[in-house]
Amino acid sequence: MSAVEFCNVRKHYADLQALKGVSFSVEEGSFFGLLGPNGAGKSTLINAMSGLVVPSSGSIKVMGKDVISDYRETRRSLGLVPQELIADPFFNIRELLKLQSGYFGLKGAKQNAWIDELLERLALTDKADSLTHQLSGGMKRRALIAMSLVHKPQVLVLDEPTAGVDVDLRRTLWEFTRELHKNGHTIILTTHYLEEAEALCDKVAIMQKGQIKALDKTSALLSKHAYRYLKVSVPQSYLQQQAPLPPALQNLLVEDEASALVFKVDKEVALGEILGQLHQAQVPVEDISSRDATLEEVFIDLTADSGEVQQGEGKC
Ligand SMILES: Nc1ncnc2c1ncn2[C@@H]1O[C@H](COP(=O)(O)OP(=O)(O)OP(=O)(O)O)[C@@H](O)[C@H]1O
Repeated sequence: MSAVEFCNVRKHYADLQALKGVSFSVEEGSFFGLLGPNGAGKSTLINAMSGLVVPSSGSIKVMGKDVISDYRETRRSLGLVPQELIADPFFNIRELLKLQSGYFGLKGAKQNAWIDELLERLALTDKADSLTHQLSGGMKRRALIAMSLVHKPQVLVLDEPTAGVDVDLRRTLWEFTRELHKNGHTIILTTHYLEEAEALCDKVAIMQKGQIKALDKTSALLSKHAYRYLKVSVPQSYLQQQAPLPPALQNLLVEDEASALVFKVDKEVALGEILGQLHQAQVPVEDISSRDATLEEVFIDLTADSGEVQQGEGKC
C-alpha cells in the first residue's frame, strides 16, 4: 500500500504555478527524500499533504484517505515537523505536548508516559518546564519533533529538520529518525544536505520549478547517471609543475586534489580511451579509480539541465 499518493497536484499563487501537476506515491515503510532547489515547491507539496495548503486541483491521499474529504483520519496518520521554529510565550514544552495530544483526544497516564518517553528520547527532559523562548534553536527543533510524534503517526514528514543544527544534534536526530523508520514509520524528508539524503533515503524525488524532475531508488539514480568520476593519482611533483592538459582532458577535469586529478567522464566513453589520452599527454599515472556520481553531483547535473522533466512515476 502507498503511504502517500499525489495525483496531478497543482497549486497556483496568483500567476505563480508553485506545483504544476505532481503525481507520485510514497510506499509504506519507505524513507523518502524530497529534494530540490529553493522555491522548487517542496514545502507547498508537504503543506498540501498536511492540510495547511489547499491545492488548486488534483488530489492527495494519506494511508488511503483523501486529505480534504477525510481530513480527520489523514491528520491522525501524519506528523509534520515544519521548517519554522516555534516560540510560544505562554507554554512550556510539556504543556505544549499535552496541548498537542489534546487535538487528537489523547490524555491520561498512558499518554503522559509517552510524552515522558519522547522528552527523554529527544534529550528534553531537563527542559520540559522551560518556555519555548528560553530554548536554543536546536532544542526548539527537538520540541517540534516531539510535537509531531505525540499521536504516534504512521507517516512522519520532516521539512528541513537539520537546517542550522549542530553536528551532534544532527547525528542524534538521524539516529532517532532511523529508529522510527525501523519501527515501521514511513519517513518523508526534505533537506538541502544531499549527503544526508544519500545516506538515509531509500528513494528520492528531485523537484524543480513545481515538477518532479527525477524519481527513483537512490542507488538506481546514482548508478543510472550518465557520468562517472575517475580519480587519477599522480606524484605531487607532477602537480606542482604540471604542463597544461590537452583540451579534451582539461574539459573533463573537475577537481585538482592534493595528489590526484579527478575527471568527470561520460559512461559511454571507454576507460581505455581516457587512459590513452593520459598516456599521450605524458601524465605519470600512479593509480586510477572510478566511482559513480554522488547524489549531490546527480542533483547538480539534473537541476542545471532546464530540459524536459524526466519523471519516474507519472501515473495516478
Ligand atoms: N503563500 C504563498 N504565497 C505566494 N507564493 C508562495 C506562497 N508559498 C510559496 N510560494 C511560492 O511558491 C514557490 C514554491 O515555494 P516552496 O516554499 O514550496 O519551495 P521549497 O521547494 O519548499 O523551497 P525552499 O527549499 O526554499 O524551502 C516559490 O516560488 C514561493 O515563492
